[in-house]
Amino acid sequence: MQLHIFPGLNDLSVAVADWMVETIKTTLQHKNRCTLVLSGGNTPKKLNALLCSPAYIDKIDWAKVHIFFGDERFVPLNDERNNAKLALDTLLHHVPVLKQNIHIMRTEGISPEDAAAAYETILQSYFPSHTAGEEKSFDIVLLGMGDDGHTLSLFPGKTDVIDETKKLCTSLWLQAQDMYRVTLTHPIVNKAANIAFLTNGTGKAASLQQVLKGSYQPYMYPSQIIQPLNGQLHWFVDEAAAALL
Ligand SMILES: O=C1O[C@H](COP(=O)(O)O)[C@@H](O)[C@H](O)[C@H]1O
Repeated sequence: MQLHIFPGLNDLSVAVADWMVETIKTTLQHKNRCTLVLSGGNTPKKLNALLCSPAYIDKIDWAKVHIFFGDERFVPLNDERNNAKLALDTLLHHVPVLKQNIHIMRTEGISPEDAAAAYETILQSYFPSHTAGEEKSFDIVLLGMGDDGHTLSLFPGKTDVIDETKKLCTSLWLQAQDMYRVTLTHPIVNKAANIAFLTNGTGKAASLQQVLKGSYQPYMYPSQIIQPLNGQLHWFVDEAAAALL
């Protein structure tokens, strides 16, 4: 695991943008596509703005990048809480990514269970060797961590979802937010080649301390379950989040 600490979200976002440029370039040197998982929440907004800015837009061969989502809030695509809406509005509508290569988790005209199953079908078509070897999972997974230590939609206490190993994607009801969620499960994420957490702000300091320095308690701090099998794990954090490390 590599921990990178920056003064604030601006520097952190620049570092992640540079890391993405290099990682995508390296990936495309040995294959003709790069699969990238985006996270939701507020943290990626600055990164997204950078990636579609004149300084960065031409540094990534977007036509070869295939976009996935780590999790989705089960609200319509035009709802401000929808993770795909954020990514479309702040990044994907502004870079030359191919429309057919953007794979959002459906939230309309379908049940949460069926949306998760439909996403799993897409994943199986990308990674048919998931159980047989070769390309098993994504090239890059970007993750956030909530103040409570959740990542993806793996929330503290949601033991069935945290433990899920048979499905690549599943759904859950989150009483605290009065909504369903759809989420990748830990096995496919942990088979990724590169995983990067983006974490900032004092509100995350206590959980970050437990996740990185505490004993292994994934039911309390689900971010701990993200441990790549063979890939690289990076934590990009700001000084406020790192204050208790
Ligand atoms: O609800 C969610 O929260 C996490 C963390 O979001 P942040 O606003 O603290 O950055 C996010 O990674 C996840 O995708 C999202 O669904």
